[in-house]
Amino acid sequence: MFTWTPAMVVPEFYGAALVTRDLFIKVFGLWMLTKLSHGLLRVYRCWRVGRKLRHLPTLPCSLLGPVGSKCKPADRHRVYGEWAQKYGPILTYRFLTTHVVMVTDPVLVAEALRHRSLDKALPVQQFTCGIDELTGPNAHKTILTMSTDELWRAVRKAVATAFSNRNLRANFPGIRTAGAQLIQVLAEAGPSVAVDMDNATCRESLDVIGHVGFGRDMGATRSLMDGDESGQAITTTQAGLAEAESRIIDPLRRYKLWRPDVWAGKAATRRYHEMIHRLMADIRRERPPDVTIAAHLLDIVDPRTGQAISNDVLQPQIAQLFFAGFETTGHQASWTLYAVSQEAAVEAKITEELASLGLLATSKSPQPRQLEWDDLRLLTYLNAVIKESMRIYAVAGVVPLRSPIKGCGDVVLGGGKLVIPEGAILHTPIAAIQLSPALWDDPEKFDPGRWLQEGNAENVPNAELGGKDVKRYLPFSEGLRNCVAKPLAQLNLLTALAQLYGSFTFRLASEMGTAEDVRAAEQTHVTLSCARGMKMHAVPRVASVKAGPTQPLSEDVLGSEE
Ligand code: HEM
Repeated sequence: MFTWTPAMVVPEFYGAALVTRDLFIKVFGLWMLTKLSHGLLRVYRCWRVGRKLRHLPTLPCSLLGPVGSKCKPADRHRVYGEWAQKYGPILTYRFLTTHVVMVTDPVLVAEALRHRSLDKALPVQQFTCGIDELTGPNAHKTILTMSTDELWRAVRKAVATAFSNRNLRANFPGIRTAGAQLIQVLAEAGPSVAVDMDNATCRESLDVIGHVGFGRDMGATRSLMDGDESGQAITTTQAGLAEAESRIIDPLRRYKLWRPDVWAGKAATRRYHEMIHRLMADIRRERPPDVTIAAHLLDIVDPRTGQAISNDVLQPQIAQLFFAGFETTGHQASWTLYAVSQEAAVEAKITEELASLGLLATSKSPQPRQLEWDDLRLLTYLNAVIKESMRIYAVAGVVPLRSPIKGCGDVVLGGGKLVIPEGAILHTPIAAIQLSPALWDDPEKFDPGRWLQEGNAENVPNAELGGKDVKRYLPFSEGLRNCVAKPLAQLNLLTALAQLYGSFTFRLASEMGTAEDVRAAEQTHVTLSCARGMKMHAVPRVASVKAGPTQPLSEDVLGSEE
C-alpha cells in the first residue's frame, strides 16, 4: 500500500517556492532598475536644463521652490512679486527636478502667452493632477489642463460659443434671479448678523453656473436659508475642491494613507464625481435649452473618433466648469465688497451711479427698479471698481504655467533675450505683474479712477518697443488659453454687485480685525481668498428690502441628489 511521506512532496514544493522567489527578485530588480534609470535620466535632464539657465538670477532657496522657501505657500501671490522686485523680471527657481523660469517682463509675457510652442502640458504633473483627479474618476484631462490639441479646440469652441453675447443675454434673467436670491438671504439675516460674504458669493456663482451651464437650480444660495447643508451641491463641490487644492499644495498627500483627512478627501472626491455623473446622466436624458453650455457640450464631435463626445470626455469637462468658475467669481465678488467697504468715497460714487439709473433703494423709492440688460453698459463706475478689484486681488494670480511642447526644442523669446529650454516650465504670475511698481503708479492703492482716465489703462507704453503699448493687466490671462468664461464672469460680477449695492451697504464685521489683519489672512491655494472668510454686515438702505423676482432659477432642481 502507498504511504505518503513529507519527503516525497517537500522538494517539489521547495522547488516551486524557489522559482517563485527568483522570479520575484528578478521582477523587483527590474522594476528598481527602471525606476533608478528614470530617476538618473531625470537628474541628468535637470542638470542639462539647469546649465542652460545658469546665467539667470536664481533663488537661493530649496528644492521645492516657493513651497520650500521661507514663505508660507499660501503667500505665493505676494511672494512672487517680492522676488520680481529683488531679482528682476526674469529669474529661475527649482521644484524638485524641474526648473521654472519666472517672468514678469510684460513684453516677454505677452509674447509667451501667445507662443504656439508653449503649451499647457507640463513636464511634471504635480501641478495639474490634483485638478484632473477631481474632475473625473479616470483623471482625464479637461479643457483647463489639456494641451492645445484638436480635442481641446472642439471643447473650447463649444464652451466659447455658449458664452456668446446672445446666449448670455438669454441667460441674464436667471443670473439676475441668483442675485435676487442672495438679497433675500441677506434681508432675512438682518444687519446685526455677520454674514460670510465670501461663502455667500461663491454660492451665488455656483447657482449661476448651474443655470447658465445646465439649466439647473443648484440651490446653493437658497440653502443658506434652509440651513440643511448635507448632501447639497455646494457642500460636495466645496469639499471636492478643498481636496484638489490640498493635493496641489502637497503632491505626496495621496500616499499618506495613515491620515484620516486623506481618506476623507478621497471620499469627498468620489462624492463630487458621483454628483457630476448624475448631472451628466440628467442632461443626456433630457437635453437642456440651447442657450446652455451643456447643449453645446452635447453637440461636440470628438475629432479623434468622428463620433459624438463620450461620457469619459464629457464628465470631466462638466466637473471642470464648476471647479474653474464658482470660487474664482465668488472670491472676486467678496474681495470687491471688502475693498469698497474700506473706501467710503468709492461706495458713494457707486450709489450715485445706481441712483442716477433708478437702481438704488431710497426712502423715496424703497423698491429700486429691476436691473435690466441695457443698464449694464451704463454702470461705468461699478465696472471700473470691479476692474480695480481684479487688478489688486487677482484671484487666479499665481498662474499661468506653460512649457515648450515636447520634441519641439527650446523656445526663444524676445528675439533671443530669453530661452526657455525644453523640459523647463515658464511661469508668468499675474499678481506679480498687476502689482508691479515698475508698471503701475501706487500699485497697492485701490483706485478705480485709474480705469476712467483717457487711454486704456490695461496697457503701458514700453521703451523697448519704441513707446508701443504692452499689456500689464491680465486677470483672465491672455492668448489662446485665456479664460474662456471671461464674459460670464464679468456679467455675473456686474449683475450681482449692482443688485447688492442697490439694496445694501456692506460693513466689515469687527471679528475680521483691521485691514492689516485681512491682508495677513490673504491665502492662495488655487485661488486667492481670505483665510477668515469675509464676514460682513449687510445694512439695508431702506427699512424693508425687497428682493425682486426670486422664482426658482429653473424648474428642475438637481433633484437626483438624494
Ligand atoms: C473672476 C473670475 C475668473 C477669473 C479671474 C478667471 C481666470 C482665469 C485664468 C487666469 C485662466 C487661465 C489659466 C491658465 O492659463 O493656467 C482661466 C482659464 C479658464 N477658466 Fe477662468 N476665471 C474666472 C471665471 C471662470 C468661470 C466662471 C469659468 C467657467 C464657468 C471659468 C472657466 C475657465 C476655463 C474652462 C479655463 C481654461 C481655458 C483653456 O485653457 O482653454 N473661469 N481662468
